[in-house]
Amino acid sequence: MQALIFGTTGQLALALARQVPAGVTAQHLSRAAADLADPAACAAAILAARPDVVINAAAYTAVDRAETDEAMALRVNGDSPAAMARASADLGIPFLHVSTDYVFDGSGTAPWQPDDATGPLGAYGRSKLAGEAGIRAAGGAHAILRTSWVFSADGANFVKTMLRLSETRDRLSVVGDQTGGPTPAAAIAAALWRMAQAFHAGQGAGGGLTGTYHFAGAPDVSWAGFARAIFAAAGRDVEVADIPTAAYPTPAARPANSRMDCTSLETVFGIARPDWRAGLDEVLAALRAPA
Ligand SMILES: NC(=O)C1=CN([C@@H]2O[C@H](COP(=O)(O)OP(=O)(O)OC[C@H]3O[C@@H](n4cnc5c(N)ncnc54)[C@H](OP(=O)(O)O)[C@@H]3O)[C@@H](O)[C@H]2O)C=CC1
Ligand SMILES: Cc1cn([C@H]2C[C@H](O)[C@@H](COP(=O)(O)OP(=O)(O)O[C@H]3O[C@@H](C)C(=O)[C@@H](O)[C@H]3O)O2)c(=O)[nH]c1=O
Ligand SMILES: [Mg+2]
Repeated sequence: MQALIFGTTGQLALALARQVPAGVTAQHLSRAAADLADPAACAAAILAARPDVVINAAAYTAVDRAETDEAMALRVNGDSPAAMARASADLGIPFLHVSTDYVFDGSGTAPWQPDDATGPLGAYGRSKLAGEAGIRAAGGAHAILRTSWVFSADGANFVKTMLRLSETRDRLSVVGDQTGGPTPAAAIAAALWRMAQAFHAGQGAGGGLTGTYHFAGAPDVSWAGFARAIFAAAGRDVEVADIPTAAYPTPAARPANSRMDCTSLETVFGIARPDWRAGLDEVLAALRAPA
């Protein structure tokens, strides 16, 4: 199986590269090779490579910056994934894509189901939702995997932000009224490889695998609770005070309820929610290891 992957430097792209399964060849496209600001270039890259499966691990992920850069976020997260999905459909190959809890409005406390009504609170969420719609409209075999609160030893994420702040602070205020599932990038990569192989094995014939799925680490926790777990696991003596969202103003509003029901991914692909506490220990160990 030949996989074409958009993204080289991001958390998920790096995790995918580290876990290429036996019997799979993976070609990664950098921003220089295929800029997601250019949908036609992304489609052309797929048509030229003629892979067996496409995985999109690239995205505009700067949630607050997107508020004042929405046109670019829409091109990268909306138009390009749609163009990739159309090119994949033309080739008759599956397109695997990653979306976000930020497509939901965060109301209530029940875990979101994949077919629940969406209602993004900000530009990033709107741009990711546009990508989802464009992929479905392309009409080909696809999976949209919504995940949340991704962390790894690479790049920028909440775990690394907390560890950095702990260098200079012994007390932090963190929002305690936004709840979701922190998800290790390595677990998302493992899930995507398994899904790619299931599609390639023809289990998707007749459209049986195509759809929108949720995948988030368990147990659900607030950002403040996650911060406390990070400091406990890292052995840092930082006191975390729970604050309401209103006390931590940001350009983009974030959902209060990001809980996601991940049942259908387990039913269809046999992939269960990973325990983020184990993933956190692995990431902290990787950060401690000499480079
Ligand atoms: N991070 C998170 O907390 C969450 C992420 N997601 C989704 O998961 C997926 C993977 O995210 P993650 O790995 O964390 O993201 P990162 O922010 O770690 O990486 C983003 C990647 O996208 C690439 N990229 C950005 N803009 C462009 C562009 N114009 N052209 C080509 N490449 C571009 C970056 O490349 P470069 O290095 O060149 O900038 C980088 O490789 C995304 O779809 C994201 O929306 C979903 C939920 C939570
Ligand atoms: C640094 C910091 C953040 N916060 C809050 C702000 C916010 O509500 C929450 C998380 O902040 P961050 O900016 O790290 O998280 P954010 O960039 O919003 O993370 C999101 O990224 C996108 C790409 C997604 O798809 C989402 O699933 C989610 O992971 O923590 C504090 O309360 N105190 C702090 O000291
Ligand atoms: Mg951020």
